[in-house]
Amino acid sequence: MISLADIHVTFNLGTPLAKPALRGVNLDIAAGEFITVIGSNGAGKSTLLNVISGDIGCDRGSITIENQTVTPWSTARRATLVSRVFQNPLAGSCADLTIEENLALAFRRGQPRGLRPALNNRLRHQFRATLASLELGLENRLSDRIGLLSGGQRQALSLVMATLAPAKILLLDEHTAALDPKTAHFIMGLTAQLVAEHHLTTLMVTHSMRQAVAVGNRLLMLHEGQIIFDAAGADKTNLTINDLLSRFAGDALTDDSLLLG
Ligand SMILES: Nc1ncnc2c1ncn2[C@@H]1O[C@H](COP(=O)(O)OP(=O)(O)OP(=O)(O)O)[C@@H](O)[C@H]1O
Repeated sequence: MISLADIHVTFNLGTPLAKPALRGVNLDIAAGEFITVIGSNGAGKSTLLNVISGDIGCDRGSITIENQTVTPWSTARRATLVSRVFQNPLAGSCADLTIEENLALAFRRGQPRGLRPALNNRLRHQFRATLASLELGLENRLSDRIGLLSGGQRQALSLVMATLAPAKILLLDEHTAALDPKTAHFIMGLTAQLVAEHHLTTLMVTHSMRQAVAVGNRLLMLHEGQIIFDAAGADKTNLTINDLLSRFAGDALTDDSLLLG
């Protein structure tokens, strides 16, 4: 489904400020896998998502998605295959547009479009039904500006928007980190539901070891731009926080940014 071969990314390449962020990453991801990605600050987690989405190019290596070499493809072209939700609930939608306008833009992601999202009654009906399933009352607020919503409501909408167009890959970059625990729990439940419903192949960056161990069917640990641990299948199912701590204490897990909870 996704194949990364010998991916190298260096920021400020060729300058005294050169900073390697990914150093020879090789990764094969099967369709339908749900991978949690952990690692200390600066390990390269966001860069990994950015090279898959095309937001950052690589200095070396190649990226294949569904047997197509997408390495030279722009982010816009990859948007037909890849969608994303960010940590900041404000990042994935446009505050000055209404809920229905944001949904219409998301619905047409990856298609050529004019300046105005095309909205019609059929789409409105579909949006209302989708939003009703969230049970947040948003189906009655289609013409409200999205900037009026709470962080949790907005993140729920970002997830819905990410799954409206027929992308195959969902990239989640600490998408529950800015939310209170109850809202984070709701958003994780919604994530699992949408991933299953749309058969998405998912990578989720998290700083929570508990979340990384509990969610998904594969766990990657990055350290200094390399994958240093990759657990799938029964190894992932049986993995505990204590296993991770005993394997990596004093090395990749000394960082306070990795939370036990
Ligand atoms: N635009 C940039 N310019 C220069 N260096 C960068 C840039 N973006 C990231 N880096 C550096 O690349 C390395 C990897 O960064 P990345 O954001 O991928 O790490 P991360 O694992 O997501 O960290 P965090 O958990 O802190 O978000 C870090 O050393 C970071 O400082």
